[in-house]
Amino acid sequence: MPKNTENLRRGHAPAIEARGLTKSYGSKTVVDGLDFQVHAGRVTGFLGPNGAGKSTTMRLLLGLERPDSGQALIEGRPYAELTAPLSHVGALLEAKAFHKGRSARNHLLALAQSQALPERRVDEVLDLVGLHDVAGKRAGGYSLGMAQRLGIAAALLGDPRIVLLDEPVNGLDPEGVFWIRNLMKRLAAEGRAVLVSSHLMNEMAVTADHLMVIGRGRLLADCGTAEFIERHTDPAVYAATPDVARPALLEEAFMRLTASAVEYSAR
Ligand SMILES: Nc1ncnc2c1ncn2[C@@H]1O[C@H](COP(=O)(O)OP(=O)(O)OP(=O)(O)O)[C@@H](O)[C@H]1O
Repeated sequence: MPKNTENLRRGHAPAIEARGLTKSYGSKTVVDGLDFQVHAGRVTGFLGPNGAGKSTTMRLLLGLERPDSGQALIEGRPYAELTAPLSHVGALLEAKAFHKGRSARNHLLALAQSQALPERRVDEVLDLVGLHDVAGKRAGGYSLGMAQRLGIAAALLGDPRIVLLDEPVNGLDPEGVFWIRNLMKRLAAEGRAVLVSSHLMNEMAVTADHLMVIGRGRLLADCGTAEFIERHTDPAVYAATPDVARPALLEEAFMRLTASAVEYSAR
């Protein structure tokens, strides 16, 4: 495809789009006809109770699972059709998803080589995540916080326009949480699309510009964070809460919306 046609296509397509996206495991439909778009230049929080289908949706977007029906599109195409996927989308799905005996540097180098990315990108992302001084050490000995940073370095290696992070702040200390929060905001301010799943409402209230909430594989809400809080909080509580304190109401709004969508099951 000529380059200008490619640019045109990219200009018109949302960063991420799900169209009627559906996935079942056995008789259980875990992603159920999802339709949504994720746009560049903002942090979109992806929320839902345990087992709501967030991780499955992310795996579908990344082509790690095949939908039963519907489409998962990255800048207008299925992941499998992207020519240089790491420049379109980078993802952190699981911390510690690396060879434990390898150093962080070698892990990133192998990844860069597999995608024909220049070696200098390895040093750039190591600097970006603050792992430069420990880059030669065995990644298997890393703390959870360091492993998360390494996972984020891998996600950013291709300088992607879209970043997907599944529970990036899980288990991190306050300094790590603060760092990831600012990184996500910076990535969005640079014009990237950031889609982040999290259970931590306080965190989402101060980080996400936009929220998508799912329950039992279905989209329950898709709107701005402030609007979500206003719409789903008890009106009397909302009115009695000063503007600056309203982000703290996100948890209540989330609980009210998802109360009937909570489900516990074992895989
Ligand atoms: N490979 C699989 N085989 C069978 N069932 C699966 C598989 N992956 C996920 N599930 C089931 O699909 C449902 C959705 O799981 P998923 O991990 O997508 O939810 P989630 O919203 O990310 O949950 P959590 O917040 O707990 O991580 C769960 O009931 C889970 O047990």
